[in-house]
Amino acid sequence: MPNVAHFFEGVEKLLEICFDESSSPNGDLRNITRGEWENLLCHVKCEIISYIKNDSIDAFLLSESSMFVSKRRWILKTCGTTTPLKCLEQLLQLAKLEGYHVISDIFYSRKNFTRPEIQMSPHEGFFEEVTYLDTIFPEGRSYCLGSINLECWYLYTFSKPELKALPHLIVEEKSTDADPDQTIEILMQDLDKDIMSAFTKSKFTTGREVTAYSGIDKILPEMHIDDFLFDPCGYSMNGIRENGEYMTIHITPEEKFSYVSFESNVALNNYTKLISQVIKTFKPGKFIVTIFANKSSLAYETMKELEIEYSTLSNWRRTDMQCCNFPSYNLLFAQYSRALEKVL
Ligand SMILES: C[S@+](CC[C@H](N)C(=O)[O-])C[C@H]1O[C@@H](n2cnc3c(N)ncnc32)[C@H](O)[C@@H]1O
Repeated sequence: MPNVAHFFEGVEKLLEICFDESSSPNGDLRNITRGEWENLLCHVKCEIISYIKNDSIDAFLLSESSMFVSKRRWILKTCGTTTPLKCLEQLLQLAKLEGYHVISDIFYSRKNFTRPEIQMSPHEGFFEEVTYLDTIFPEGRSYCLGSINLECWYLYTFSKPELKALPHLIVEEKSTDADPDQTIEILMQDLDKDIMSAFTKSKFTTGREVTAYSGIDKILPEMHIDDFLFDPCGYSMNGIRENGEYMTIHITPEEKFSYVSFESNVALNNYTKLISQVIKTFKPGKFIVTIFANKSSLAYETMKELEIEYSTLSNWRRTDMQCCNFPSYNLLFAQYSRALEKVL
């Protein structure tokens, strides 16, 4: 048997679709049954391992990351060699049965993979992903932020408000009084060895124990948490609040390819403290921050000027920062790496 070195691609593919009001009075994506989600996730090559819900949002923990479902919004975040774009047609059909014929926003994003050559079609490269998405949404736009030849972050989104997709799917401009919406992601690599060693079965038995030990439960208080510790290592958690806010953290602790992702839609007018707390909890060697905010969100006006500062400012070097204006969203992208220690 060839000695193939163990590797897991922690970097996730993140797909988010928001629909306009349903044409059916009882239309709600949460009416989609567990069986229907399981069938859909077969196309992605992952399974549901756990589930929590409240009046605003359903949160599924998956064998490869997470899925969140609220009335009009669906979020799928999957890592490894999963194929999330392959479930799109089925998702749109299920949504249509709930009266969702009009898409208001679509985002597909991911960081560059550590090992792109192990991905499966249509994820063998961003160009292939865009070509696949274009067959469903012919006028979507694709972007690459950061450095194309080093670390970067890819995004596919609609930028034209009056865009038409499949004949029965219309993408319309979001009115300025749309619900506030914002998403922050922090994607971390080269993490502290000692901190990562906690996310193993040799140290803890359950997700609950390591959630408390690591301080994950302190990052955003009053979250109802669903957590899972993989065997022999690896960790995933979803947290939800009654108002529809969520957080999700996924951890690949293996030293050679350690990766941690944090994502939340929590409404804040400044994310500096939250970013600092996440960074202190996991101690990465480098990380990327992305913040999306629509015109109604608290973050919209302030994020362009956002200068991310830390008490240990001198330890971080910002290698990139870009801001983009889309028709209904602002996007901030920033990349940091640990600066070399100063010899005094
Ligand atoms: C699903 S978790 C979290 C992935 C996430 N995208 C991240 O941020 O790293 C992946 C970690 O769990 C480990 N793992 C153990 N069993 C697994 C399984 N059955 N499926 C997926 N990952 C598993 C992997 O080696 C890896 O360390």
